[in-house]
Amino acid sequence: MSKAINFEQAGKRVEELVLTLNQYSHEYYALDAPTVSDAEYDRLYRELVNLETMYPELTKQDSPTQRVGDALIEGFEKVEHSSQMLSLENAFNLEELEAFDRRVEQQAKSSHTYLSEMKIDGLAIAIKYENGYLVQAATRGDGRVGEDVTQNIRAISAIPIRLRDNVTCEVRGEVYMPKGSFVKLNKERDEEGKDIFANPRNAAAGTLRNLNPKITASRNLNAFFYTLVDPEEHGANTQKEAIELMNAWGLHVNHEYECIQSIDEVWAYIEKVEKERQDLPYEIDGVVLKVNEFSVQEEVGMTVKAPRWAIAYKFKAEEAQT
Ligand SMILES: NC(=O)c1cnc(N)c2cc(Br)sc12
Repeated sequence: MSKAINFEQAGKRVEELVLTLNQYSHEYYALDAPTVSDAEYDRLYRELVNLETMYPELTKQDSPTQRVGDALIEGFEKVEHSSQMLSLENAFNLEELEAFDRRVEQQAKSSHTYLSEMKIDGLAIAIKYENGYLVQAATRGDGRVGEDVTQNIRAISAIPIRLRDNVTCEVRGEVYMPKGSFVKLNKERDEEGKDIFANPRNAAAGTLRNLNPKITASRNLNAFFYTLVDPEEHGANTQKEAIELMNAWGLHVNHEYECIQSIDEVWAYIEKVEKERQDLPYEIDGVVLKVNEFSVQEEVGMTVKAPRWAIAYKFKAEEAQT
């Protein structure tokens, strides 16, 4: 029999459990460094569910028990993005990267560095937080209008429903399905006689578009965040600072980036990443090269379709698995 606990004691214990469980999730998902076993997490989670059942008025907005609602999603409302979600021009060889570098040099008035980042093969997402709380999530759509997938994003444990700082911001990244989860899901679907997904990207997209957040919660999706909207308003002056700031707020970022002085070094990074690619627990389809300094990004500007200050180097498509 669980010992009787009065309302005041329960309030203190609920507060403690929410802080502890959210810290454990931060360590597991944002830091990739869990400090407790899944069994210990589940034990504390069950204690929290019991207390919230006993005293529903004690349930907190950022309780991990509030991620997955019971209701099915009626449909996906349209959401107009605060600013256009970018697409990138592609490069397929060193010559095209060098041509990109020459174009940047022609436009840039100040000295700059490049940041090379992994190009995650998932689906783009924009998430708004108000005073630290997740309030809206939308798919990229056509870049200007996406679909509201807030209920499904809340069901992804790897995406915090409350940041570690009470900040109002918009962040953008890529939702992806880890390779291991993809293999497990397709095995289950095959055993159930269901169609299997062709690749992790399709599995992630299909999961985000399903109408039952409980299914989303079961699929172990993850996300990497790589864009902070209006970064200089948050005190970040470079892409590197923006990534580290988002990570400090509790968002999962990809730390495999490299700050590069000249285009010659980018090829070494690309060759390194191309070698690592098979062993990564997530799919990548290339490398994104960006001017690191936001002031220089503004000098270099945009074309109608895409930024002039960034380019995506695409790997050759992998041989189809026979
Ligand atoms: N690191 C990045 O900027 C990044 C990573 N992965 C992606 N699929 C994309 C897409 C755009 Br558009 S940017 C970007």
